[in-house]
This record gives sequence, C-alpha cells and structure tokens, in this order.
Amino acid sequence: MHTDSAAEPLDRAMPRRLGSLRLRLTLAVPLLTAAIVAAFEWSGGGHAVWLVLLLSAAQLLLIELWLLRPLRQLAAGCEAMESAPVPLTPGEAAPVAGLALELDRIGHAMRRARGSLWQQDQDARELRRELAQQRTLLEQAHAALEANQRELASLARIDALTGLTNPRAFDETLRREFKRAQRQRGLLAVAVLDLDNFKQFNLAHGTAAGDAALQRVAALLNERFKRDTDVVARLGGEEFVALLPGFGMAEAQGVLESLRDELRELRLPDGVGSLTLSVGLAAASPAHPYLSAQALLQAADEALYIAKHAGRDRLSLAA
Ligand SMILES: Nc1nc2c(ncn2[C@@H]2O[C@H](COP(=O)(O)OP(=O)(O)OP(=O)(O)O)[C@@H](O)[C@H]2O)c(=O)[nH]1
Repeated sequence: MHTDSAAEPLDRAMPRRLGSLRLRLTLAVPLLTAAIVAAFEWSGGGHAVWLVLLLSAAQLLLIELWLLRPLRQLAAGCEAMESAPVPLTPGEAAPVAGLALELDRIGHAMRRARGSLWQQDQDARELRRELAQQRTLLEQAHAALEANQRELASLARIDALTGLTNPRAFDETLRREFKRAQRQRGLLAVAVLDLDNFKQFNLAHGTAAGDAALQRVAALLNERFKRDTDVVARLGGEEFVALLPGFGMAEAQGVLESLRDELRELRLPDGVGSLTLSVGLAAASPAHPYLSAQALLQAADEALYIAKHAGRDRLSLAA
C-alpha cells in the first residue's frame, strides 16, 4: 500500500487500490501455483521437494503481504470508523495506514457533513421560530391599528362632550332620510333646539356647570327621541337638532312642547338653576314638500330665529 496516496482524492484512490488487489489475485497467485506444479513435476516426484516447499512458502508469503494484510487493514479501518470517535481535525487523527486511513477520512468527512446538516437544521428551526414571533407581533399591530381606526371613525361621528351624533354625521343622515321620505311620499320633521341665555348660565355657574348642563340636556333628548329612526345631534355650542322621520308638524309639535316643559323642570347637576329652550320646527310632507334636505333644515333654523326674537322659551313653526 502507498501512503503517498493520502494526497490523492478518495473517490479516485479507492477504485485504483481495489483494482490492484484484484490484479494480484488473478495473476500472481495462479503463476506461483503453476510454478509450484512445474517444479513438482520436474523434481520427478521427490528429488527437489525443497524447491516445491520453498515456492509454496513464497506463495503463502505473497498472499499474506498482498492480500490478507490489506484486507485486515481494511477491516481495522472500518471498525475504527464505526466505534472510535474520530478527532475532528486531521492533525489529531490516529495514524492509520493506507486504505484504512482513506476510509477513516471518508468517515470523518461524513461525520462533519452530518454535523453541518444538523446545524443547518437547527438554524432553520430558529428562523421559523423567529418568523412565527414576527407574524404574531404583526397581527397584534394590525389588530391595534384596526381598533384605532374604528375609534377614529366613531370619533368622527360623535360629539365628544355629549355623545350625540355630530354635525357631519347628522348631515349624512338628514340627506338619506329626506330622500327616503321623498321616495316613499312620507313625513319628515326637523327641529332645531337652542338653550336660552346659555352665556349667562355659564357666567353664573361656570363652564364646568355649563358642560354638565349640556350633558344633562343631551341625555333628556336621547330619552325623548328614542325610536330607531330618530336622530338627535349637537350642532355646536348649546344648539341641538332632532330628526323625526314619520312625524308631521302636529305630532312633532306635541312631542317638542312636552320636552320644553320637561326641560324647564329638569334638575341640573349641583342644583344650579334651570334652563329654557327655544325651538324652530319644520316638516316635509307630500302636501308641503321641500326642494332639498338643506332647505328643510334652513326652514327649521329660520323658525328658531323667529322664536328667539319673539322672546325665547317658545316653539316656532316654519311657514
Ligand atoms: N359650558 C360650555 N359652554 C359652551 C360650550 N359651547 C358654547 N358654549 C357657550 O354657550 C354660549 C352661547 O352664547 P350665545 O351664542 O350668546 O347664546 P345664548 O347666551 O344662549 O343666547 P341666546 O342663544 O340668544 O339665547 C357662549 O357663552 C359659549 O361660550 C360648551 O361646550 N360648554
């Protein structure tokens, strides 16, 4: 066996060495056997027995050197690869000769490859875990964003102080209900309600008391106009509006007069006096149509103006 073959790539060295073994078996051993037979015949059955014995011994020696020893080394290499932990660095490798050394190197390379695959598998698992965490965080952020958007949308439609519908949302509803009433030839009443002398109320009791009063009035409006189709909004300051689908002038007037009475009796927080209300009312019907939702609201607003100028604390009907 040649030890300089350590530098040769293993995939080429292995077949070459096995081929060499096969050659020795097929050529050298039969030749020696033939020589032994020839010597035996030449000796004439016993005159040169020593030569036959010598050739037989040489054959046995060659078989031992060329065949059995390499095979033993091969077996030893295989056993070493299976059982003994082979050091990872070539410098630490035990000196194993020839084919066994090559087998040892193959085993060593395979173990390194297996170690590298295992490491890659671990890395992939870690990466998957991180990806799952990132996805969870992303989903949480998405949910928070949606909640914020919902809150913003709701803030955009609701008056912060009273919780009533705000003017923008009211405008949309008014247009929708007006078209519906037109389509169905139904009734639609709109009342604009304004607290009287609220500036003085604020001055007398303070802005906080004014805020509390506005909230109390809003709650009362919600209680009085609570059909599914009723909408109450705060237009701004101390001004409110009620949209009453299905109500004509007479029904709306009855409800609003009751409301004004209730408001006068309303117990305000901290017992800070009382409030009165001026109301302008307009109602659209097939007999009294309006050109647009805006025209209907304006008519109610003009009626409120008349109520204020007539002395406040009253309800005025649009012409
Ligand atoms: N406390 C409080 N006051 C408000 C709010 N918004 C508007 N106001 C006050 O409401 C008052 C409205 O005054 P005006 O427009 O003169 O109306 P008024 O005093 O009620 O007089 P008339 O409407 O003519 O009866 C002002 O003093 C505003 O500062 C609010 O959110 N909270």
